[in-house]
Amino acid sequence: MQIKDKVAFITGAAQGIGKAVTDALLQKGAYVAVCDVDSDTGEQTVTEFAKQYGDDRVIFLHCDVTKKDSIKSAMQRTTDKFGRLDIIGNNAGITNEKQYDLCVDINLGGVVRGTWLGLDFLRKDKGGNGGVIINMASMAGLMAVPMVPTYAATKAGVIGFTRSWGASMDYDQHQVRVNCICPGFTDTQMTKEETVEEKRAKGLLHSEALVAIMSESLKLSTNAVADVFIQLVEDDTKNGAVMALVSEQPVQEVKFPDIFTNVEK
Ligand SMILES: NC(=O)C1=CN([C@@H]2O[C@H](COP(=O)(O)OP(=O)(O)OC[C@H]3O[C@@H](n4cnc5c(N)ncnc54)[C@H](O)[C@@H]3O)[C@@H](O)[C@H]2O)C=CC1
Ligand SMILES: CCCCCC(=O)/C=C/[C@H]1C=CC(=O)[C@@H]1CCCCCCC(=O)O
Repeated sequence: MQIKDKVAFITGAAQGIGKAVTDALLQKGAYVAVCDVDSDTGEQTVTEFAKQYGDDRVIFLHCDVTKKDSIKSAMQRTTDKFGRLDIIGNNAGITNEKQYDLCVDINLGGVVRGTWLGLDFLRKDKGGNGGVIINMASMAGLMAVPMVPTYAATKAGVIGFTRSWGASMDYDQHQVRVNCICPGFTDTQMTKEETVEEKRAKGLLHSEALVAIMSESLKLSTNAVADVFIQLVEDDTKNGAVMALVSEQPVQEVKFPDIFTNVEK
């Protein structure tokens, strides 16, 4: 898909990876709705981008991905404002092993809701233009991560959900591609040493070792993750793709074994 003049809806876009994705889309000439529960930071981000790209290009919308009505009304306001919707980035996410139900509700529930509700706006067979949905998973969804088991499970869920949509038998009717990204540690608020230490002290993370591991890790830049997002929007051959990227290595599409090919019929 050519990004110029297309309309994007990005959750968790007030800061971090979502903010970098917004910047990359604006650079390519898109219109973007910056959606987040954090209105103060979200408004600041939009003011910053409006100065750079024009105030007709970007809006802030308060949106809580744990609530269907909130997502639906933010999507409606996006199409009312910009006249169409083409790209959805289900990016909002948290780490919180103490409130494991909230972690599931945001990280997996938010992606599931954002995809189903987004499809109603994008589907070609329901008056949309077709489009692309990109879900933010994590390397934690591809590995065993004993320090954050709930977080890892939510991200594995995002991968399964994305791959299943990518295998949709109705693609010709809806024409919506669904892909996901699995970044390793990325330089955002989520992986700041103070944030992680603070969370560990409150019992929100499962292990003390995490602080040490994260402070020693080489982190990806948010721009590196945003580049993969742009690649997935632009490359019309990608559907159900799971893109893994870790610091200092080229991005790789993860290939999964087809266990059924080895089963004796
Ligand atoms: N930072 C990292 O190392 C990695 C992050 N990720 C994933 O990338 C995504 C973005 O993470 P970061 O930018 O690092 O985090 P961040 O903490 O900097 O940003 C997350 C944003 O999500 C928003 N948010 C939280 N709950 C929300 C809700 N209910 N509704 C709407 N917005 C909500 C926050 O207000 C915040 O602006 C998350 O899904 C995260 O799991 C994946 C791999 C690595
Ligand atoms: C190795 C998994 C990479 C995870 C990338 C990611 O999503 C990071 C998120 C972290 C931010 C705060 C956390 O609690 C998150 C998960 C940390 C996973 C730690 C794994 C350490 C290891 O086993 O090497």
